[in-house]
Amino acid sequence: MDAELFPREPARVAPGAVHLPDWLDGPAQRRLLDACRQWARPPAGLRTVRTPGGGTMTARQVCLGRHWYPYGYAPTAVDGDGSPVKPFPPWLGDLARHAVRDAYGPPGGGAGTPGEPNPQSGAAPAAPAASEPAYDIALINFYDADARMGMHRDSDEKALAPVVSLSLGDTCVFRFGNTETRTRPYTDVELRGGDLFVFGGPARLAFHGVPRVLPGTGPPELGLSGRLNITLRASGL
Ligand SMILES: O=C(O)CCC(=O)C(=O)O
Ligand SMILES: [Fe+2]
Repeated sequence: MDAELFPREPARVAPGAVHLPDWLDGPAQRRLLDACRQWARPPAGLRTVRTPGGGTMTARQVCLGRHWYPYGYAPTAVDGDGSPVKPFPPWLGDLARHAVRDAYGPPGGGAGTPGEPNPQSGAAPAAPAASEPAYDIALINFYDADARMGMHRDSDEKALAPVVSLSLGDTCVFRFGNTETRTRPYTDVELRGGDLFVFGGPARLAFHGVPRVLPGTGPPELGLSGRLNITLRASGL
């Protein structure tokens, strides 16, 4: 990775939307990539998503916990091979809670204002507090050099727990917009491998998308050509 002239700082992109650069260290990225490679295998493995209008999404996807299809959730890969979706492992729930604490501060307040980067980031994960959501779904998207994702809202969940987004491999332009329209105002954020982005509260239903992946920008030592994004969500079911 090139040395930075200015280190990238935690940033509040919109109220409730927090970007924490370099949140996953090298070994954590490697563990997550290894896990993604296992999850991508059949049954209920990586698939091309078809949209109701007859198009296909360019990012290929695999799900854990519940299977997302346009536009809902199912226990099996209803638009894939029909197999039961792979389970959502408890360690991903721990990772999601850790991410939310680092982004917003501990549950019940204390270290930070909701929606502001937490100055105490890096604390060890603790047992879930009663007020913390039960993360039970992961959507893993694989982007090759030409893949992108149009502006959309993550609105198929019945819970409004913050969405936790982790990136691996190539850098992308992540467009984070507003809750009203697919268009401006929005902010373009560069998400690199290892970055964390959390959007909850007033930003939970904001439109967002990935207009561009920057090929060949991932850390060579990871051995991933392309980009992986893992979003962790609470179904509310
Ligand atoms: O790839 C990303 O960073 C965004 C993915 C996303 O918005 C989604 O899976 O709903
Ligand atoms: Fe999304």
